[in-house]
Amino acid sequence: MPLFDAPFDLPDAKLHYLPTWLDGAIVDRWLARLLVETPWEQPQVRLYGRLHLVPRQVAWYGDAAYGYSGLTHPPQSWTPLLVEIRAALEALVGQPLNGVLLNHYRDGRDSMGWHSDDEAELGRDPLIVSLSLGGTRRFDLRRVGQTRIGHSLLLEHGSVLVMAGATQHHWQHRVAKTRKPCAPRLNLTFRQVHPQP
Ligand SMILES: O=C(O)CCC(=O)C(=O)O
Ligand SMILES: [Fe+2]
Repeated sequence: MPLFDAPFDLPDAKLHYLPTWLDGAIVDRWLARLLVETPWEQPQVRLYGRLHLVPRQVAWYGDAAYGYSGLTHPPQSWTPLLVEIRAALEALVGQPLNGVLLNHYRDGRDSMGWHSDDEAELGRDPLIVSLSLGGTRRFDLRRVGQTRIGHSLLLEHGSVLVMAGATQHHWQHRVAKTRKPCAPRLNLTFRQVHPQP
């Protein structure tokens, strides 16, 4: 990935962060349109036998269904806007991407808990291309099996974070809740999904 000049120096991880990727006016327009055009849902997940609303809004687009934490997202067809964003990111990383999970963090109470993006349908070494729009939030990483945060970075409006190689085998990530005031944030994680038999 020649476009990324400053990979992180985390052991057993392959991470690249690109703070400002495209012209601000383009990403401002994407943010405004995605907020209103997306059919946001807040599904429930079962945790220790009890149902909980996920603490954010989500939407899934892809050529195949995609599941995590007992949730299955049926495939929704790509919108022209998501096709445009996907094409720009595919050109950036030089790889095809056939699915995207959209997360809407409405305020600091919305979050995503510790996890790795290691579902079987993402293949052995998943490539995760994550575009952030809107309010800045802190993204934490910790090694699998440890509770201590190993690295944190602020994901800014218009930034792209790429996770590749063996990262998902050795590291977990999260977006923690915060009491600090923060503007609504969208995150789009593009992936390459291989349908399971
Ligand atoms: O919101 C983020 O930056 C992280 C999203 C994420 O980890 C995911 O969609 O799997
Ligand atoms: Fe993730």
